[in-house]
Amino acid sequence: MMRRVPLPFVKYHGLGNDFVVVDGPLMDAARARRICDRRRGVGADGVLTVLPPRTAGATATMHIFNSDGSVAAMCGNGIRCVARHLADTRGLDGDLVVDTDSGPKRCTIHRGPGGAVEAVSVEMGPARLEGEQEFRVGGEALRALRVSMGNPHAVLFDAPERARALAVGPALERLVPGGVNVGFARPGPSGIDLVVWERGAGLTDACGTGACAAAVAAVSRGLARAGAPVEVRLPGGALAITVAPDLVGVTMRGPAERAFTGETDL
Ligand SMILES: N[C@H](CCC[C@H](N)C(=O)O)C(=O)O
Repeated sequence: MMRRVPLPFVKYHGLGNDFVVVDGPLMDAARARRICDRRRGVGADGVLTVLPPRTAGATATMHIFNSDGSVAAMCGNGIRCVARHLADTRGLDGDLVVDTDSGPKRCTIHRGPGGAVEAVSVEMGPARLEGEQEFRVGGEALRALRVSMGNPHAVLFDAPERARALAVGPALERLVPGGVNVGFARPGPSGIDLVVWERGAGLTDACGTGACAAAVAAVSRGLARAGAPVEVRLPGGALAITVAPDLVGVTMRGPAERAFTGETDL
């Protein structure tokens, strides 16, 4: 087999939802699968490629491969990692726009007193509330709220537990043409507990678009307040999600951590 040119990458994660970030277009579904393999590869929930901007005023474009090689139009934890990558590698600060397959997203870099990146905020809208949908999984009737964050989500007000997500998520993911991310959310007075079975990646430690979808669903049912940050608690940690009263504008704030740099022959 022809030896490939070593490909430099940076490994980031958002609350444990981890990504291999590559500058440039040298990626395809099969290579992404090889890189994401947690035994034979680098190991990740996805690969994010950073490409030239598409719209005026944008800094770059983010393209998303899930660990199964499928392509997604949006990734919340991923875009925070790409914004962090752009800040680190191009010395950027404050606001920057990242183009995605679901449109341009404005990101804000938040630094601590020592100058280190502490968090990234992202204007994640427009959210699209698409109504209720009933699914039958293993003889059980499940009611979900369909929410698009540029990528498809089915939000169930159900037990936010790993075992429940494993029992229901894989089958429900496949009941929607093109697949769907499945959130198991429990809204409460102090915030929302959430576990997400992700399309093309499985059970992850966190899902940024899933947190936004769950917050939109909860606000639409009067189970969370619009106009103020809602704490969405995932297995990997918490995100602050603010849903506008119009249920379209959504702001997400959370960490983006750099783990290591490397190069791969995969
Ligand atoms: N699995 C998702 C893409 C990654 C989303 C997730 N990692 C996030 O942080 O939003 C999909 O196929 O739509």
